Amino acid sequence: MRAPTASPDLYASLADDVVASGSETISVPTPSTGETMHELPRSSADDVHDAFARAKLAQLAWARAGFAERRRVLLRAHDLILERRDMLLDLIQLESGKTRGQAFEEIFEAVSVTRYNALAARKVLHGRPVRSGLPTVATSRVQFRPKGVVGVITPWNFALSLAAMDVVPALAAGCGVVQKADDQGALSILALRRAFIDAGVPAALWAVVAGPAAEVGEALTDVADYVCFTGSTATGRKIGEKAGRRLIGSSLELGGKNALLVLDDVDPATAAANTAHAAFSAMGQLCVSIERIYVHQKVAGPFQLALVERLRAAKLGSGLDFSADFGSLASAAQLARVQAHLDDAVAKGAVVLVGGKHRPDIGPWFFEPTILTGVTPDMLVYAEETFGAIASLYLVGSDEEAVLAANSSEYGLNAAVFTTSAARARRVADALEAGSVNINEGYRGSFGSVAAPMGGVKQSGLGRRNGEAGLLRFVEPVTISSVTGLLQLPRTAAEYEQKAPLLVLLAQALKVLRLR
Ligand SMILES: O=CCCCC(=O)O
Repeated sequence: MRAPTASPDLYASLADDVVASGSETISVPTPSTGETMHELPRSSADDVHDAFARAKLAQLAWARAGFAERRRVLLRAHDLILERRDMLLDLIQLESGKTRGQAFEEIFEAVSVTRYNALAARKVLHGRPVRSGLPTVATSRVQFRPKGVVGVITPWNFALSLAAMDVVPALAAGCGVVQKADDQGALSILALRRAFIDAGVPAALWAVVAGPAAEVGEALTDVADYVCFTGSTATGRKIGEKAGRRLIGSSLELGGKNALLVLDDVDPATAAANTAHAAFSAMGQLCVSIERIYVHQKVAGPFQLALVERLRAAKLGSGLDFSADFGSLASAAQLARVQAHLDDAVAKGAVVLVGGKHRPDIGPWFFEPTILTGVTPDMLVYAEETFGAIASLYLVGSDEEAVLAANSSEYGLNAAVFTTSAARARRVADALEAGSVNINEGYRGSFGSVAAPMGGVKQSGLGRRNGEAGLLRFVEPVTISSVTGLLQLPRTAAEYEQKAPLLVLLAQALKVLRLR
């Protein structure tokens, strides 16, 4: 194990960047030992309001700076993230309990998101002329005006990458940001932010606050011009309701109970290896983690054997141990939730195929990656999101049965299908009710796609991050039109008699010529 590039001095210096006028702090533990890693300043509602006022001023200048300048700054930040990757990886691992590889997924996504938005913003958001759409002569120009200062609320589980997915497109669109970081994950976000500040983003333009949702989160949603939230469906619904009352927009990425379908033509060993990653990367604490595995009975035997073998051989490791395959659960609360779901399932008759044990011998919140069989609807784990360490395996007899079972959840965030047939993959993917479907992979993040929209259907959320949709969240389209005379719509009876036949003819001609 090598010495970390992150140190208590760095933690303290990053924590100083939180907007907090008082002296109250929050003790943040590291999952590898459960001991306090650092003290995070706690913001108040007044701090949130101050941060907004300052971000608003900075945003006006940033919006005026134009696409080319913003692109230059964001591309410089891209390079700084890569230069500082060891320090960022250390912080992610120490704050979240992830392995090096899983932490790297976050860095890679953050870098890709930064490049994509820096380069795509002008193309997607530049003002452009549009035709009138009516058979009259008119010119219209659409402008995409930044919405102002965006409130971003990020969770602890994928803090750095999820911050980048909301903050960077907001900045690229000309907005400012006040971000409420979860206590656990705040240092990673502050270190990411610092790369952007050092690249030329004005410090007030992206402010970070921390503290309880009831005060800090509330204050943020009271004043933001748009809100991005990632977290539970219950909280997302409240935020969406408030945004609706205030008539501001919101994007909400919420719960999931993501299904993976293993069809009968797979190579069992490859499918098992990919399933292990899909279910237990970040110890299953990803919004996109697979929690339900539907395996065709024809391949179930060899698939289960390969999966059990793979998970039994996997090494659980703590801190900056680079050789670990899986890390720790993030907190005592996470451990309690996982243990409660497991105990409830076992008490009601579920069978532990592999795993099932808390491992305090490695660290306080370590838990073995666990596969359950015999799961029934009366168990918590059947329909509720566990968000860690447990996946349930079910046998199915056909693709259709697998699709029906997968779609039976109230959630629809992510899904996956494993098959060697491109045609079957396509057919099944088309039938799955989820915001993203991955073929022969568990979740899109593991291949770093940032140009495509990401979000949920059903109870998994509203709105999309990433891709063009991710940028368009942050602008208000404004149409400026002028009618240039000749063929205005008739206003008087006499004009109607005179112009209507010609306009009707023109409407038909536009359709025949396929002119929108
Ligand atoms: O918790 C959410 C993680 C998102 C991972 C991805 O980008 O696919």
